[in-house]
Amino acid sequence: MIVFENVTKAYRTNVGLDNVSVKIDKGDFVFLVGPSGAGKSTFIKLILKEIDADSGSIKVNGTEITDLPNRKIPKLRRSMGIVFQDFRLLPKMTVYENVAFAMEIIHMSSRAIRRQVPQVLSLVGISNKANKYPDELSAGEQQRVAIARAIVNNPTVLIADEPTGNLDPDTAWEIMRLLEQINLRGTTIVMVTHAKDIVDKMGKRVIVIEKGKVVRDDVGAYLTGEDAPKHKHTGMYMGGVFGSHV
Ligand SMILES: Nc1ncnc2c1ncn2[C@@H]1O[C@H](COP(=O)(O)OP(=O)(O)OP(=O)(O)O)[C@@H](O)[C@H]1O
Repeated sequence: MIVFENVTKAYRTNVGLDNVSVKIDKGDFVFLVGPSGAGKSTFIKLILKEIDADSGSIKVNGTEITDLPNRKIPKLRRSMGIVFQDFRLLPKMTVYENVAFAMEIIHMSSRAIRRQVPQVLSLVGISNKANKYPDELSAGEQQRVAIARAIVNNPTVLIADEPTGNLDPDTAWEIMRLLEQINLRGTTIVMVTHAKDIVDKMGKRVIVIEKGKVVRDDVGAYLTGEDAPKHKHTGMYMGGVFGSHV
């Protein structure tokens, strides 16, 4: 699904990623964590092909994307949905229109739009707000709309970049439950977060990046090395640095 092999990306004076190998399978739920400047955004930008790697191989859904021609980038990006900390809804469009717009720009038929938008609004629990504008919604409701927009075209991967960063703890948990529900339907989820409590309680796979390197990849709690991992992840990275922890 997403396979990094020996991927390096340097910026002029900074390390972005340094020889990273990681495998994320279809249906995985992965937290990507690490201190500020560690390389998390670099990882996400490489998957979306917003930036190019200096060396190494990146495969998404079986396709090598490091040498993907520009004309094929839109198709790659269509296979992924993305949600952000600050929702990024279009303020002059209603909830329904925000989600429908994601289908219109890829030229889906109005019949498909009429069918899928209500379905996805129902899935994220926001049907009753379909005709409201973003500024009439709570933060948690806005994030639900953003998630609806991200999944309406059935992406194989949902990238969530600090999706709970602007939410109070209870609302953050509601969003986590929603992401878990979407994951159970088969969508791979890659979530960048600094929320230690969420990572600890979810008990999902955690990839820790520090100074451009993957320093840990296992199922368990956030960062703390003494919290022994419950399971060993079988991804290719296990033969690497993390092998010494198990
Ligand atoms: N366009 C750029 N030009 C130069 N250096 C960059 C650029 N983008 C990122 N970097 C540097 O690369 C390193 C990794 O940055 P990245 O944005 O991937 O970190 P991050 O883990 O996402 O951080 P945060 O949690 O703060 O978002 C940092 O040292 C950063 O300063």
